[in-house]
Amino acid sequence: MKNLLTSSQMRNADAYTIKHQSISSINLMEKAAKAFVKVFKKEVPNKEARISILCGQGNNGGDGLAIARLLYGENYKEIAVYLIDFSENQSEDNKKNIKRLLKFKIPVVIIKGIEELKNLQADIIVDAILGSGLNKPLQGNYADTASFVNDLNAKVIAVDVPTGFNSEGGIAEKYSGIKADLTICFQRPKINFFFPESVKALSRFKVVDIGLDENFIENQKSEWKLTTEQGIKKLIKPRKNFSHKGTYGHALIVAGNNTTMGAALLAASACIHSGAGLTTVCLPQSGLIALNTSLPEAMALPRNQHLAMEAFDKLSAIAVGPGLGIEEENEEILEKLVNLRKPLVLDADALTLLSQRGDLLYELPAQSILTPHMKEFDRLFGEHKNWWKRVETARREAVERGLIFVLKNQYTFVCLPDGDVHINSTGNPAMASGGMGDVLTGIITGLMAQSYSSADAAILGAYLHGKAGDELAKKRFTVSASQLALQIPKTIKRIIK
Ligand SMILES: NC(=O)C1=CN([C@@H]2O[C@H](COP(=O)(O)OP(=O)(O)OC[C@H]3O[C@@H](n4cnc5c(N)ncnc54)[C@H](OP(=O)(O)O)[C@@H]3O)[C@@H](O)[C@H]2O)[C@@H](O)CC1
Ligand SMILES: Nc1ncnc2c1ncn2[C@@H]1O[C@H](COP(=O)(O)OP(=O)(O)O)[C@@H](O)[C@H]1O
Repeated sequence: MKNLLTSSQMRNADAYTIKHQSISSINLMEKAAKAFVKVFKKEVPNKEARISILCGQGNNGGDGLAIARLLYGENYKEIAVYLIDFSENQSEDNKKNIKRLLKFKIPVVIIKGIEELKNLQADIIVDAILGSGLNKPLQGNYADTASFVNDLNAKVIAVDVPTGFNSEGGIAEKYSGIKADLTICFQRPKINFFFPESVKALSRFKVVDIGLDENFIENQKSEWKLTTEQGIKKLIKPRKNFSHKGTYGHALIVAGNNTTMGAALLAASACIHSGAGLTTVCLPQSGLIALNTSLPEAMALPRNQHLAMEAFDKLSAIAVGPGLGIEEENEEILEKLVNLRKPLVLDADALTLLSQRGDLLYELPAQSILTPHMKEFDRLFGEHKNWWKRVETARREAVERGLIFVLKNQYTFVCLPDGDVHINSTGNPAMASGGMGDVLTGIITGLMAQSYSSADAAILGAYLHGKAGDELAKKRFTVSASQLALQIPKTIKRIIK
């Protein structure tokens, strides 16, 4: 897993690297510019493209100036540099890079006011006006420049972060900065890139290594962790010699209703395919034929009010919710499950029932995992103005109540009782179809049955779910939930190879 740092922590990482790796700040800037250019060349192979590089007066602008010189060296023919000269302050490395640039035959235009940009014509804009040094919302000339750039019919590639975009903290409802098609950012993605509101400022990002001290970065205190495949590989437990079905636990999935039986089947399939030794599905009588026909590996427990909960004590993992229905009898079952005092996996209708039963919500056994999407989460804890606030609530509730929240989205946030937020970056829009969440619940339950801790099951489950979807999406326009469940064993096998 990788630590994600705030801008000020990243500045400390810059300073630490400069001090301890005997590299000057100007050379670090050169390294950053080279790393940018390497990606840029692949993105813009056309050497005739008209490239306008807009440089501010800080270090972000310094990067832009170095990038202009390096692109010139790479034989890009139509480069123009615009010095966005709206402020009194200029960084030392910015000054040095202007001196270096002026030795080359690259047109440089000094911009004192927005009207001086009027003649700019470009296919590509490199945005190096303001980077992670942003300390207030854009106003005046800066905001006007951003809106001018956004109105151009050009592809915008931002250096490190689009001008005007906060690297962390809530994203302003009205964004006044530059909208970049691509952001090439240094060493680590910005925390805010993973929040859905970032679409106002960037379509996609690529992270390049610029040689900052990794030990220093990983030793910083940060609650934000990015799940990596290397980290996931370490979590996966191998199947043991002489093992048998009893070794891998017994999972129970309480799910399904007359019109939503598929949810139970999907969750059960995912549970079986993620490796649970035994899977029992507690579903209405009307679902038995479907279960026995489609999943002969699963066992069935017909659901009624007289369920004998004593037998549940021996189970290694229990999930409740997919397609369950919110009738009174299901509320009663949920209450009985909560009273077992064993960690549960709670999804879908179980979450809706909890939103009507605040008393039960606050009685959930510690280490239980809740897997809400945005609406389910807000039903539980009230409307949130933005995702930053939503994740803050999830984090607070996780810490206060010892619970785990898997807050689902394109990037899923896994909030743990120790206050850490693990961001999952696998998954893709081909997966945006009904039943996907049921499959995630099945995977997490299957992992818990195999005695993964709740935290590991949530982090690993979210990763495998998205990764299986990514693998399938390489050859498919859309990925269905049933296909995804079947892909899980292949994904795990490939990861541990
Ligand atoms: N350090 C290193 O070695 C490396 C750093 N790298 C690069 O440095 C970038 C960070 O550079 P940076 O810290 O100089 O800040 P930058 O974003 O250029 O801003 C400059 C100044 O702008 C001002 N300002 C802020 N907000 C404003 C606003 N809304 N409207 C108007 N003005 C505003 C503010 O000045 P102030 O207003 O405080 O006087 C601020 O100080 C980073 O993103 C990466 O590209 C890489 O080269 C790798 C090595
Ligand atoms: N565009 C996307 N990118 C990544 N993951 C996605 C995307 N769309 C959906 N998913 C994943 O699919 C799941 C959908 O869950 P949910 O909304 O509960 O579905 P359902 O209720 O139909 O089962 C989540 O885990 C989510 O992360």
